[in-house]
Amino acid sequence: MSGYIQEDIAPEELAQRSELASSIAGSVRELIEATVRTEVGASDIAEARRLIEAATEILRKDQLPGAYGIRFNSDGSKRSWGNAVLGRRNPIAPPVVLHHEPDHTWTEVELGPAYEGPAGLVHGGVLALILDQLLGSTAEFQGVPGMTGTLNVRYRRATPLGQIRGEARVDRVEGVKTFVRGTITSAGEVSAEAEGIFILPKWARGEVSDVLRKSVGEG
Ligand SMILES: CCCCCCCCCC(=O)SCCNC(=O)CCNC(=O)[C@H](O)C(C)(C)COP(=O)(O)OP(=O)(O)OC[C@H]1O[C@@H](n2cnc3c(N)ncnc32)[C@H](O)[C@@H]1OP(=O)(O)O
Repeated sequence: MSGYIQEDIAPEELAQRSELASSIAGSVRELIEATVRTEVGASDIAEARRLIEAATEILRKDQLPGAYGIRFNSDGSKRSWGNAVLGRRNPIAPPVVLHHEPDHTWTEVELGPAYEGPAGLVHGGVLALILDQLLGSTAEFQGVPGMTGTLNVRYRRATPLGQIRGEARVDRVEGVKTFVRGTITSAGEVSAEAEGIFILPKWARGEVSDVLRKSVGEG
């Protein structure tokens, strides 16, 4: 399937590439926040644009033909560095780092001004984005992966910009459907809760490689 790529990289080189990816994404993330908050005038904006355009030109010297996709080493480990939530190459990813415990998965994320919806509050779509990934990755880690079929989010109270905590666990499995529940907590109170149904798609059922099965959604 296109977008799932076998690409063996030796551990040392992988560590270097990973560091490079995180470092530039971090710089661009900072640029995004600085852009949202800047109050400088026209000449500073013009100068900043000139520098940004020059940086873009450098990066364009050597580009992938399209999206990053999901890449595997032969040991089965995978890289989803373009992912919109977790991707270490992707500056629009918050980025979320997931911690998998035996029975649940959690994350703590700092959501700054780039993720604003209502004044001073996190955009509801951003919370849904994080919940989708958190719940889906929880299903994957528990060995019952799938693509999001349904995601229901209940916003119980506003979530101020700042640190949030996400937590999810598998509720039950019914055939190819995995039901996962999760919450977003902010300042010690649950501000959003979600239930997702993650479905192993037809193309991944039956005689497929274990590696492919593990890559159904994203991780
Ligand atoms: C490795 C995993 C890591 C996961 C990380 C995830 C984070 C990122 C998640 C995403 O962003 S995934 C991208 C967003 N989702 C999609 O693009 C999914 C698009 N939809 C599909 O590909 C298919 O519609 C889907 C795989 C969800 C289901 O199609 P199938 O043809 O495989 O389902 P099928 O018709 O065989 O139905 C299987 C069961 O699921 C039920 N079902 C089908 N679609 C459903 C749905 N949308 N919601 C709830 N249940 C659904 C269906 O009734 C049936 O129930 P029963 O087994 O009880 O009969």
